[in-house]
Amino acid sequence: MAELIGASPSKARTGGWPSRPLLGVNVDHIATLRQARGTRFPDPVQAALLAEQAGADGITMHLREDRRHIQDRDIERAADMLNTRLNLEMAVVEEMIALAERIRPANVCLVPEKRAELTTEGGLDVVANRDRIAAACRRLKAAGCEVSLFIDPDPDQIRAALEVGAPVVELHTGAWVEASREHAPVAFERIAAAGEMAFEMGLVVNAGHGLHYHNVEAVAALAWCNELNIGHAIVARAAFSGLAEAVAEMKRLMVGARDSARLQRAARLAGGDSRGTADVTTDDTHGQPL
Ligand SMILES: CC(=O)[C@@H](O)[C@H](O)COP(=O)(O)O
Ligand SMILES: NCC(=O)COP(=O)(O)O
Repeated sequence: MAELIGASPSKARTGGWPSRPLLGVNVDHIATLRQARGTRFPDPVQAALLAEQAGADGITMHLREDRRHIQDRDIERAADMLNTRLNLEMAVVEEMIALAERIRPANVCLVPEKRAELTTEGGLDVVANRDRIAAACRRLKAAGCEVSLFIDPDPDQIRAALEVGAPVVELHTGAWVEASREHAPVAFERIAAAGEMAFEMGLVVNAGHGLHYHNVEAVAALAWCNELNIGHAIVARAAFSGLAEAVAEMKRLMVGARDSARLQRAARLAGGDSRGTADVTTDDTHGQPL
């Protein structure tokens, strides 16, 4: 049985805002390229080790029921070889829960799956599946896995996540990423507000899906953001500039965005206002202290 590897540092539970957003690199689509020909290469575990060297804080692998890309062997090898931590994405089904109990990855992210989908289309409906998800959370926690729920940025889903005992949520950013220019601001505000609500309720808050080099900074700047899981855009960039550069550049953008946001908040507060103290509960920092 693979030893449990490095658990995710859940900064929310230590009381402070996450100092810098962590980068989880999803290597699914390295495996997509391999499965295209049924070869042994490119190897997603080799990619994961390279990504770690380039700055990834964790590795995400989505073991789908149809095994279209990541295979069971990839999960087993990654659990034994990674130096950071494995985040296993999986559906809430017995086959996957039993596999996670056997392999014991540091993190498990429960995601919805439809066989016909091109990629994940929406968040997990925790509200409609409380008992089933709560039972899965209990089993996975007993196996030593830190459970996150991949949910839409919806207050009802956040409250349900807390009720079923998940310590972490990952907010689905797809609706914002795919929104028209007209609707994007509202979609982004929905993510920002949902993340703040989840953080204030004591959850660790991650985000992901469809993030790339031209939209990542907006999410990385949000002070509640503990980790971003990013895959497709990094693998696409790697095809032209190599995986190490693709990972390093994504991490640079994320850290730079958070540092810049923090400096802007400090400058605003240093500028003060008529009362001499900035009202951090109403400005655009979403009530986030420095
Ligand atoms: C849940 C999510 O948005 C992704 O992590 C997921 O892995 C997408 O599925 P594919 O990787 O199969 O596109
Ligand atoms: N949970 C999101 C993830 O792991 C990667 O999603 P994407 O960047 O491949 O869309």
